[in-house]
Amino acid sequence: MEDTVDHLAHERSKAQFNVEEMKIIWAGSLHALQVSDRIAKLVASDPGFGKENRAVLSRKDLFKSALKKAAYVWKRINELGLSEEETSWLRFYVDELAYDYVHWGMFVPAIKGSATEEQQNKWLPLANTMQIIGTYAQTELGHGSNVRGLETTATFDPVTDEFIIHSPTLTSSKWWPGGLGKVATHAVVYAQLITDGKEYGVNGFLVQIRSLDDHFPLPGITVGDIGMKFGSGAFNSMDNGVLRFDRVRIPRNQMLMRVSKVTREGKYVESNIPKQIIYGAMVYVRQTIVADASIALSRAVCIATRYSAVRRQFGSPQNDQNGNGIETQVIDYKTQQSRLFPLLASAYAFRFVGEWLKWLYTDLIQKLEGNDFSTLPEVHACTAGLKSLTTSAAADGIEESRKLCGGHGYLSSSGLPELYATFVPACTYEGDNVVLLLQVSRFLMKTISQLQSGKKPTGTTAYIGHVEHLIQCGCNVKKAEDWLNLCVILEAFEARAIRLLVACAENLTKFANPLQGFSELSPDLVEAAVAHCQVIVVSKFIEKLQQNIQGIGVKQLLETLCYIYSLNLIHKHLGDFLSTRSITPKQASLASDQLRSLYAKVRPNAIALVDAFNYTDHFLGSVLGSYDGNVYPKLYEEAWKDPLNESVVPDGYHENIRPVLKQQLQNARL
Ligand SMILES: CCCCCCCC/C=C\C/C=C/C(=O)SCCNC(=O)CCNC(=O)[C@H](O)C(C)(C)COP(=O)(O)OP(=O)(O)OC[C@H]1O[C@@H](n2cnc3c(N)ncnc32)[C@H](O)[C@@H]1OP(=O)(O)O
Ligand SMILES: Cc1cc2nc3c(=O)[nH]c(=O)nc-3n(C[C@H](O)[C@H](O)[C@H](O)COP(=O)(O)OP(=O)(O)OC[C@H]3O[C@@H](n4cnc5c(N)ncnc54)[C@H](O)[C@@H]3O)c2cc1C
Repeated sequence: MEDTVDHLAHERSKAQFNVEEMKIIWAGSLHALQVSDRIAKLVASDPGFGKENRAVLSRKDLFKSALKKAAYVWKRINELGLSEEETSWLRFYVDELAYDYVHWGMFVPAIKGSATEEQQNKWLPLANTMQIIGTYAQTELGHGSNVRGLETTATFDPVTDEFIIHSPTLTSSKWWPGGLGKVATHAVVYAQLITDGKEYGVNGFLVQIRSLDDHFPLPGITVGDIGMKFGSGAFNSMDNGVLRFDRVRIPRNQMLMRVSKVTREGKYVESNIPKQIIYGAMVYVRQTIVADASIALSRAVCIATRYSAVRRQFGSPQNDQNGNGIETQVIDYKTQQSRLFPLLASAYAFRFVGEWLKWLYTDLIQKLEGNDFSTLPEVHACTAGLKSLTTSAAADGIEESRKLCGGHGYLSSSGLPELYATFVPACTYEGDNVVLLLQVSRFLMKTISQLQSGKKPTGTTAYIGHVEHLIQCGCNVKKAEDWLNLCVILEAFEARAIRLLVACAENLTKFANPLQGFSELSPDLVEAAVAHCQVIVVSKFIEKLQQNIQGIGVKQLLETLCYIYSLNLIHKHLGDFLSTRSITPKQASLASDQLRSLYAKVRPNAIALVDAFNYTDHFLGSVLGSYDGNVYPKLYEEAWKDPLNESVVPDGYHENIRPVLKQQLQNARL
């Protein structure tokens, strides 16, 4: 019989804040909460979206199942007449990686960002109705980070008014694009433009790769899947692919020509739009990945928190209502709290900075429409830096959550191995995290060098304008409670960032060759870029707290989480804070004292804080993290579902177990 008891009810009753109001804060608005909640329930109750056996499927079956689900998603979207907003929630809750992610997430944005209006009018209706399925073919076997180094060529032929797309070497084979291996009919292909015998750098070209009649590759095209990837399930449901061109011809008007164009005569014409707009799809996706990071981390933290409240180990002074000694909930161990609660705080911090980044990106798009490109460098730096910071922290946080769940965290049914395997490549795709931080540091060094010419930094770099104050200021914390001051915290972060940045800038001047200096100092530059990104996250958390926050106890809890996020970072990067003299060793020790008090404030609210994510059991996909906390029967039941348990005596017994046992018996007799 099904157990209907809520094993976490006692924990829920301890909450000191209004969970329903916190759900609204997490979702972004009451409207977002209502829509997402409705769609989450719709997905959870539809057997067509079940995801029980993913981990035990073979690659072929997993891929087939993902295809089936993607087709079912499309069918339901059309049957239910879902709006764009509802559609994106549906894809989100279905939670299965397939070609449609790259079609909607990159192919369509690349056309929107880099195609002319005329080209958009032709291609977007086809893509929006999925009459064509597209991928984003940029990375090659030999080059991913170095986009300028791509080898694929697009040579204009004025005789036929066509481009010839060609892969001149093995290393020029396109490698990795999602959905390319077996599904995509079209691709935005990034290639070196050559016209009139001259090279004009990387541009995007819309290329059909498979027949719309029989799905066979078109002449001159070699295409396939690149093979199994890390972990079971995860990205193996996606057909990341390889693609080679043998002088494939496409019409001239399939070069994406918003930024620059090639005329009928073969003349290359630049517009006043910055060339970097060609990389616009990457900026768009990096911004969405910050939101993905908060989701992935919050899922892991939800599982680890609920399980930590259910799991008991070792003796305890407490007795239950019958007077029997009960063991300690592992969430009450201070070490568990000091590992878990900073992750909980980070999930909230990343949610808020992701929300702000979405606003920054929307603002950029509006400005671009009016030919205002002024914020592009800052948006590039923010999306690159925050994508790097949040994905690295979330990937580490998921793995830490697995360890927080002890042995059971390693079971597939905990949901954590697949979550990790799915999320960890986010540290690499859309730009390797170190390469992206180097981009941020380049932007920051430029900002610092422009101070001398009187250029005032704005936006996220405004604090760099206060360099004189921040270089000299001292932290005033004298007792642990003094750390409960958001201005004090922000100033400590800004002082540490600017001191690291100025040290880098000064050291760079010691090199005659700036490129060599940048290369030699790159580890320091990366550290300074991280410090700057942390200033952004902390300051956006603080800005969130200054908004009108409703509900009993909600603001207080968010403040507590903001302090935990910040003070834990000070603890983690103590070397930086001390070596830059942003704080003293005594203040560092007071920060640790304060952290302990803050963990005690979170403890009674921990379960309610993860309930506020409003995740269904279907979405979480974890027997350790289920809402009712009924962990053990679920674990037991899941084990028996494993294909190995379908027979009592395993296949292979007669061939490979019995002879071994027999052999030992014979040896014993000898
Ligand atoms: C649970 C999770 C579920 C998620 C499911 C997701 C499913 C889909 C999964 C994956 C999809 C993945 C897709 C991809 O990975 S697509 C490929 C992405 N590739 C990259 O990101 C490559 C990284 N490399 C680069 O971006 C660049 O080449 C570079 C920035 C590292 C280049 O460096 P460099 O050659 O030194 O610079 P440039 O000369 O090219 O740039 C000069 C100038 O331009 C500025 N700039 C660079 N990039 C941009 C940009 N994107 N936007 C705006 N400006 C840019 C740069 O800062 C320089 O400026 P300057 O100093 O002022 O001159
Ligand atoms: C799951 C997944 C999905 C993907 N999907 C797509 C897709 O749909 N379309 C697409 O086009 N691509 C896709 N990619 C490719 C992805 O964008 C690239 O793998 C990524 O940009 C990193 O490039 P790389 O592989 O060349 O790494 P490399 O640049 O070779 O990195 C290797 C190492 O070198 C270091 N390094 C490189 N350059 C520098 C430098 N200048 N300074 C210091 N260190 C450096 C890196 O930090 C890293 O440690 C996908 C990748 C993955 C894993």
